[in-house]
Amino acid sequence: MTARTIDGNALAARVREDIAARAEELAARGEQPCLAVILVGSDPASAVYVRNKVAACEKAGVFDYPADADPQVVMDRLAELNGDTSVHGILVQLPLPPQFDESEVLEAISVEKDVDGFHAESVGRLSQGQQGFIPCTPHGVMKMFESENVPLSGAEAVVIGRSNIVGKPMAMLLTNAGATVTVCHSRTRDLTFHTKRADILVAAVGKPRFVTGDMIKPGAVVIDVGINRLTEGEEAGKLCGDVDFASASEVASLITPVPGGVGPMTITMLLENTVISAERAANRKGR
Ligand SMILES: NC(=O)C1=CN([C@@H]2O[C@H](COP(=O)(O)OP(=O)(O)OC[C@H]3O[C@@H](n4cnc5c(N)ncnc54)[C@H](OP(=O)(O)O)[C@@H]3O)[C@@H](O)[C@H]2O)C=CC1
Ligand SMILES: Nc1nc(=O)c2c([nH]1)NC[C@@H]1CN(c3ccc(C(=O)N[C@@H](CCC(=O)O)C(=O)O)cc3)C=[N+]21
Repeated sequence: MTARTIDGNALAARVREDIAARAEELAARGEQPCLAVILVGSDPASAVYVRNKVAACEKAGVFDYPADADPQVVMDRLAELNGDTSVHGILVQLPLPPQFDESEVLEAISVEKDVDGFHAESVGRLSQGQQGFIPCTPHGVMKMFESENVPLSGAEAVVIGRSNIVGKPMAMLLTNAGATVTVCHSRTRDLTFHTKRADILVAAVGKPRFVTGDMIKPGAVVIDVGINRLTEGEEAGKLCGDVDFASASEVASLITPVPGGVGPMTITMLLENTVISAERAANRKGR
């Protein structure tokens, strides 16, 4: 079998048309959607991602701090952005340098502006099936399932990775959609035993080409969340995912590429959350 590829760039472009129309309508009501990004220490990979995000937004501000920044300075900036009614979304680029307490920083973002969906209250809302911001990467993956009519109810889904930003919220969304979900991680005893049973396999491991064709159930839908920059050999500098695309696409029925898969959808969902936040602000202000 040769898998069909889900074109994340094309899907992202389609979804963005709707978002752009909503943003335009908001601007006409005097509420230009605005995202604020806080970047501490310019890890080059983060810098690229932040540039992509900002380029995708009509109005955005980046607050750049050196790696040895005093956490209080960032907390003060957050308080200011929380109080600024022209700002609709606040994103603190992760990971943060070691002097920061990550959850303390995330909790300091006002829930109404938590477009990443990483605040404890947003996480709680997602787990209880209440309305709130959904983390962008797993949300983007759900949009991919939807656009491809992938049946989720009753499906066996396996997520590799249990991080707060990808694995856990992905598992929660799949659970809410009716899939039977297994979350695997570095302590999982027999990973292939699990992955071989998966109708839907989501890889968020952070290891280049970690998932190979022999680990995949024939006909499975394979979602590659990984973004890895290769550092050695002829391919140095190239981007690759957590899935070995060549062998996996021989076995899967549907697969996402890297680049051009989940990444563009993450950015699109961030824009959508920012627009949603701006719509709520405009309604609150009676505009
Ligand atoms: N496309 C996009 O938009 C985005 C892509 N990413 C990419 O996705 C990947 C994952 O990101 P993130 O979740 O933040 O990464 P983390 O490093 O936080 O999590 C990686 C997870 O993989 C697990 N893991 C590591 N090694 C193994 C192994 N040998 N077998 C099974 N599980 C293993 C870890 O287990 P344990 O918990 O036990 O350590 C952990 O749960 C990265 O490549 C990242 O760059 C991230 C965000 C957005
Ligand atoms: N608070 C926070 N929120 C995040 O959502 C977040 C974060 N911190 N820290 C880092 C990770 C990583 N991440 C990516 C999103 C999109 C692409 C992306 O658009 N990738 C393009 C290629 C980009 C390129 O060429 O380098 C693609 O896959 O096609 C990549 C990586 C979001 N993250």
